[in-house]
Amino acid sequence: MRKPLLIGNWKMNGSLQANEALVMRLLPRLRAFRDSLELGVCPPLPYLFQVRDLLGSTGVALGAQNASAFVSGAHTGEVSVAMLQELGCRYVLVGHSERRTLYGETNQDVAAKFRAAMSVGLTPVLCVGESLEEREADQTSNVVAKQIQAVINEVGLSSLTKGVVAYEPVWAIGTGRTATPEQVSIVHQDIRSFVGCDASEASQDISEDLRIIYGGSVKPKNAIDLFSLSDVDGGLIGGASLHSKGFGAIAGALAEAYGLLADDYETH
Ligand SMILES: O=C(CO)COP(=O)(O)O
Repeated sequence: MRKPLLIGNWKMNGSLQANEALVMRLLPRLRAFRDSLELGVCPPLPYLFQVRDLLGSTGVALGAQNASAFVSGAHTGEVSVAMLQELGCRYVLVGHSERRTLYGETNQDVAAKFRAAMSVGLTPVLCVGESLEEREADQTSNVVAKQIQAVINEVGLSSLTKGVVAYEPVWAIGTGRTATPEQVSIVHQDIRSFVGCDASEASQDISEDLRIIYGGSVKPKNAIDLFSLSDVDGGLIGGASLHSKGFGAIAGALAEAYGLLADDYETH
C-alpha cells in the first residue's frame, strides 16, 4: 500500500517567532497521525535549522522548497542538495509552479533537480500542473505528461518512485479555487496510466507504487473529498499549512480517508 503523505509548503512565510509558535501548536495536533501518515513541513531555507530542532524526533520530517541542480561551486545564492541532506531534510520540492512561472524553471531544469535530490537520498517532490489557459485549451494531460516525461528521460522510469508526484493545477494555487474531485481524479488517473503505459511489467508496478499527492487550495472542509479518491495519496498544502488547526484537521481528513484514525481521536 502507498503510505499517505502530507506536506506543508510554507512558501516565503514565517519568522523565528512565528515558526516556533506554529510548530509548538502543530506537533500535538499531529501526534495521533505520526505512525499512520508520513508528515513533513517545508520552511524557507534560513529556518531549516530552527525547524529541524523544533521537530526533533517527533516523526514530522523536514523538507526544502527548492535546491540547486549543481553539486557545488560558483552558484551564488544557490543551495545544494547535499547541504539540505546534511541539515536533516528528507524532502525537497522540485518544479513548484511558482518556480516555473516566476523564475523560469524549465522541465529540463526540474528534471536535473530531481536527479540531484535522488543522488543524495532526498525524496524529490515533483510538482506538475497546468495553467488555466492550458486547461481551457484541453492541454492538461499533455502538459503534465511532458513535465513527467522530462524527469523519466533524466533518471529513468524505474527511479520515478524514488520521488513523489504532486499534481498542483496552477489556477488552484492560492486562489481558493480548488479543483473538483472529478478533475483531480481524472488527472491522477492520467498520470498513473501515463507512467504505466510502457508494456513492461515493471512499468505497471511503478505506476502502482508511485505516490501522487494533490495540492491547490486544500482546506479542512474539502480535504476529505479529495483524499477519498483512490488515486490521491495525500496532499501538498500551502496557505492552510500555516495554521496549526487547519493543518491538523487536514491530517485528520487524510487519516480518515484511509481508515487510519485512532479509535480515540476526536474529529471535531
Ligand atoms: O502551492 C501549493 C502547495 O505547494 C498550494 O498552495 P495553497 O494550498 O495555498 O493553494
